[in-house]
Amino acid sequence: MVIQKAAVIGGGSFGTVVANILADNHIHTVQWMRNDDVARSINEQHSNPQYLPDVSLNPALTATTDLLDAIRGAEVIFVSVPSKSVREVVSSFSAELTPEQALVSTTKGIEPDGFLLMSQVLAEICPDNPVGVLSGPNLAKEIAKRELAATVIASENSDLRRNIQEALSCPYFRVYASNDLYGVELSGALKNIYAIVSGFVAALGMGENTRSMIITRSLAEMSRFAVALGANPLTFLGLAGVGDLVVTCTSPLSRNYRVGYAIGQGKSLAEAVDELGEVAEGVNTLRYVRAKAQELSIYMPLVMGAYEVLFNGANPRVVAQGLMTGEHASDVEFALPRCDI
Ligand SMILES: NC(=O)C1=CN([C@@H]2O[C@H](COP(=O)(O)OP(=O)(O)OC[C@H]3O[C@@H](n4cnc5c(N)ncnc54)[C@H](O)[C@@H]3O)[C@@H](O)[C@H]2O)C=CC1
Ligand SMILES: O=C(CO)COP(=O)(O)O
Repeated sequence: MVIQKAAVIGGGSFGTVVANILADNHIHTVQWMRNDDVARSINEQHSNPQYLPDVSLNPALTATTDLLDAIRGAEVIFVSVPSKSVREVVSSFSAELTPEQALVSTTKGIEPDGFLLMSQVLAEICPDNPVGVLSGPNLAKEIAKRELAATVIASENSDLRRNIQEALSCPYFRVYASNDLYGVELSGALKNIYAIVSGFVAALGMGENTRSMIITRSLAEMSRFAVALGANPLTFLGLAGVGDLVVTCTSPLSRNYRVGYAIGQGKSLAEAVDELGEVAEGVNTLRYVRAKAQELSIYMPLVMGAYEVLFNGANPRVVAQGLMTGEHASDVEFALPRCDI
């Protein structure tokens, strides 16, 4: 099926980027947002000055504050609001959907009640609609400038996967397919925690070996958690896993990395989040994942250390040093299990 009309729910940086790619691909795209001024600016100036200043958007992209106008007749609806708002926003239009309208989440977060990922929230609210997840190393500010990037569309529905590959693929954006919705989505949420950790390690002036150690051990920790929750760890080797982990753990364009960096410089969590002024999903994800790890007795030293720094005011340098003195461990636990070292 060739998608004729798409809706994007959310007026922030990533929603605007997805809407702009669709418009570049000549798909009639309507982006919904709450803010009248931003909508007017997209329609009249072809820019979103609040989130993507200095970026020229495709003039064919239209924005609206009328939710029903946005979703009416759209074959696919991308949901791109922060995780804490997904349920409220999608519930406000779910009764208007017809069963063939597909929903694709771009949101990298977790709902604490029931530890639900966003596709699970969508499936709960809209049980008759096909659901997918878009996730990968996709810093909005780079894609907005049409720098080359790739992503993953994950869904159990092969028509949805193919339709989204068709709709979003263009000379600067390549879309790979996965049928592991849970693994793709879980890795997108988890990597935000490790981007915060990498941020404070960078602020402390630690070297490249340290950064490499943090990224690789983060992958080990994420995979351990994923396996305990029944996910396929092989998915973590793809763009939505390693790919997104590397970019958010190394780029100051990542908001999660920036929150970590500010804390490493001695700012409080509240100061770091205020200064950012955009969503850093990893802060809440850290709380929920720590609780889940404690509940299921999953060994996650980086998560536990990061929690102490963010929420209990522990000194990041002392916590980092403490991580060096844990029990002797296995490098790749799928090859040498922890119990066999
Ligand atoms: N910015 C990026 O590089 C990427 C972000 N993401 C994910 O996409 C999701 C959205 O992120 P961004 O667009 O970057 O966030 P953002 O902070 O740039 O914008 C969030 C937008 O959602 C709106 N919003 C918040 N609550 C709302 C509500 N109740 N009703 C209506 N609108 C509401 C805000 O007004 C704002 O326009 C996050 O989960 C993020 O992790 C995924 C890939 C890349
Ligand atoms: O998910 C992202 C890039 O893939 C964006 O990361 P931040 O939310 O940390 O900016």
